[in-house]
This record gives sequence, structure tokens and C-alpha cells, in this order.
Amino acid sequence: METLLVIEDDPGIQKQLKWCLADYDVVFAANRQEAITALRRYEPKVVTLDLGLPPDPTNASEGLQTLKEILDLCPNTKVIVITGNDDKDNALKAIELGAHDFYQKPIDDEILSVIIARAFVITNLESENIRLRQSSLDSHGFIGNSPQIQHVCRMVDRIAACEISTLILGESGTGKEVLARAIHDRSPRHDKPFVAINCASIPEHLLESELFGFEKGAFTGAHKTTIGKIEHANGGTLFLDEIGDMPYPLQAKILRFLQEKVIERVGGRQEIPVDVKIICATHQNLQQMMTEKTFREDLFFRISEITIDNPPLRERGEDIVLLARFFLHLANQQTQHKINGFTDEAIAALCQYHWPGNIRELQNKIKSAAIMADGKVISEFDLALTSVDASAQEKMPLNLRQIRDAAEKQAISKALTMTDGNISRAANLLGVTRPTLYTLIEKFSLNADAPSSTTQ
Ligand SMILES: Nc1ncnc2c1ncn2[C@@H]1O[C@H](COP(=O)(O)OP(=O)(O)OP(=O)(O)O)[C@@H](O)[C@H]1O
Repeated sequence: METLLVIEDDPGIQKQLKWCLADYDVVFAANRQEAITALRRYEPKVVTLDLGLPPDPTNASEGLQTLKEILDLCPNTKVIVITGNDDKDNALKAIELGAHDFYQKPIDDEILSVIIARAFVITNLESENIRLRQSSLDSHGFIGNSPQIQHVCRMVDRIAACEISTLILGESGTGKEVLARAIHDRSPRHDKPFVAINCASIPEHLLESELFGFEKGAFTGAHKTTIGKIEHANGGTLFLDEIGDMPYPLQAKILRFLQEKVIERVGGRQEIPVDVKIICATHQNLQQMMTEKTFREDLFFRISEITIDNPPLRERGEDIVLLARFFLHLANQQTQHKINGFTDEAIAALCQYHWPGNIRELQNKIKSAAIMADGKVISEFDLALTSVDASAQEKMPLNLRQIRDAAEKQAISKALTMTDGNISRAANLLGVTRPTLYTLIEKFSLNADAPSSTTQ
């Protein structure tokens, strides 16, 4: 049964509505505070709101304020405002503020029921639409639910529908190529090629012929005419990854191709028309490169008609766990291990970690943890994240012994904390004898004399 929130201070009308809205789970609220509490608790998709609420039921200001707060908290809620029979001005004001519909008193049960039922149909259709959009993104291997990534998804939808050059910015491993593919797959060009080239991975002297192709005899070794990546992408999408690494002299040639939509193969004289949607990506600071004159300003403006900032994983909150579960599912398919999930500590460790390598690093960590896990769940130890925090990465410890010592010290402290300083139980947890543990405590100058500790 759907939940309907009715914000109404008149007990008589409450009674009437309860009777005529028996098809719903009706929750009543008599003032703004109660309404917001009920909204948080029941998350109703549809709300009816009498604009005349206490403390001054003759004035609509409290009702309009309630409407604003509801839509601030839950923008997708369908609010049907109920006004006095000659209060059109406030009804229109409410619609301007985002109310779904209005209804003027006196209340006719049948008409109001139809308006409410229609609001439920619309809100359910909208949710279904969002779900379908989300699942079609999922089918492109694109996982994410955080508000940041939902914003990126909306941009992907819009960019896919039009011809606009797109620059995707983001740290390494944040999924820039995945985004570029999602744009292509959702564009009218989806049945034409998607061609990706990483400008940083191809030696400078080869990049030009790789991109533009070459005519037979253009240089030693050019035995036959070969078409380049740009021509391969004709009709589809060209993804220039790490555009910041494009050699300066080649930038001019790329700019000409983008402006005139023609290319010349290396060693050729003929202009060949090419029609591609262009998407570029970089983890570099192009603004700074332009100041340093290592990246052309005119090329920057040509490739960045719109810019997507792909957020780093550490800023994507809930997505970390969502992605971790997704990668665990993949790892289970690839290995014989069938891991059910993560311990609470493992989840906490995943959320706290800095993820310098972003989604790529998360994927690798989950895969190796799934292989290493002894039981049916992945523990924080399987993830091996604790010692690899951001500061530790910057400075390499002196040698292996120092690394081992640090790990031992950390494990002993943890065991002592977990057992409240109980030496016997800590020794059991660590798999060593009590004398060995005493020796180690002394070696690392650990404090085993916490007030609650009971050495047995
Ligand atoms: N939203 C996502 N859902 C699922 N997997 C993802 C997502 N984003 C990225 N990945 C995975 O993370 C890995 C890195 O993604 P990708 O290569 O697109 O990152 P990138 O930002 O282009 O990296 P680089 O800058 O190093 O080229 C890939 O294995 C990709 O499949």
C-alpha cells in the first residue's frame, strides 16, 4: 500500500479524508513540524497540504513555508496543495514554488481521490524512468549512485544527444574512458566505431602517423598506405585520452582537423573529410600548461565546449561500497572462491582509505582480497589497506625490517585494544605465547598497563 501524507490541522477534515482515502496508508500531520518529521520517517511520494496551517490558519504563509521545506528535502515529492475556495493567488504561488497540483475547498472526495491517484501514477512513472536510465548506464559497466555521479550521468545523457566537444577531467583511474564510452553508447553514433587513443602511451614520433595515417613511401618502413585512428573513427567517436601529453607541434595539426573536419595522411596531399564526435580526457592541469605555453589555448577552447569533472573515488561516498560489491561479484565469477561479502571493519576500511589509484585501485584490491580471503567474507586484513595510507605512500620506509616492525607493532596494539589489555587473549589472537608477547611489548615500548588490563 502506498503511503500518503496528509497535512491538515482540522480534525473533521482529517476524519473525512481517512475514510475516503482508505486505499492508502494515510499518515496525518497537523503542523509544519509534524509534517517534516513524518516526511523524514515515511518518505511519502505524494503529500496533500492544506495551505492554512497553524499558528495562523487564515494566512497561507506557514503552508507555503512547509511546501518549500518539503521540496528542499525531497524535491521529487508530489505535493497537492489544498486552498480555500477563493484563494487562487496562493494556489498559483504554490505551483510556482514547485507544487504538483492544487485543489480548492470544499473537498469533494471523489475528485481529490482522482488527483491523488494520478499523482501516484506520475511519481511511479518518474521513478521507473530514473531506474531504467540507471540500469542502462549499468549495462555499460557504469556503477554509481552518489549525487556527484548522478550529476555526471545527467551530463552524459545531455552530451550524448548533441554534437559538442567534451573534455573529461579527473584523476587517473576515475573512469574517464568509461564515461567517454557511455557518451558514445548513448549517442546517435552508437552503431559506429568508438576509437580510443592514449596520447601518453605512444612515442612522440609515431603519434602523428597513428592518428592521421600515412601514405605508402611517406617514410622508411611505410610499405603500404595505412589509415589512422581518426579515419577509423569516421561517423563515430574519437576519444583522445591524456590530451595533455599531445606534443606541442602536433597540437596545431589536431586543431586544424577539429576546425576544418579534414585530415591529410602523413606524406599525403589529399584532404580527406572526417566526421567524428570528439571527446578528450586528461588528469593534467591544462590551465597551468597554457600558462607555461605547453598546451595551446586555441586547442583548449576547441576541445572543451563542455567539461565534465569526474570526481575522485574518495569523494564519492556510498559509491565506494557499491563498486566494491560489484567488483566482488566480478571476482567471484573469475575465481573459484565464492565470497559472500565484507566484514563491517572491511567496509569501514574501504570508506576511510584515500584511494589514490581510484576505481582501478579498488578493483585490484577487491580482486586480490577475494583470492586471499580464508573464509566466506573479506576482512580488513584481506584488503591490506591500513599501511598504505596517503602519507605512507609518499615516503618509502628504510627497509623491509622497518616495514615488518611497523606492521607487528600495529597488530600488537590492535590485539591489546581488542582484548582490553588482556595479555593471554591478545597472545592467542596473535598466535604467539605470552612470554613472546611480553618480549614484543617491551621491544616496541608498548603500554600494556592500561587501567583495565588484567595480566593473567
Ligand atoms: N563507474 C564505474 N563503474 C564500474 N567500473 C568502473 C567505473 N569507472 C571506472 N571503472 C573501472 O575502473 C577502471 C579504470 O577506469 P578508466 O580506465 O575509465 O579510468 P581513467 O580515468 O580513464 O584512467 P586513466 O586516466 O589512468 O586512463 C576500469 O577497469 C573501469 O572498468
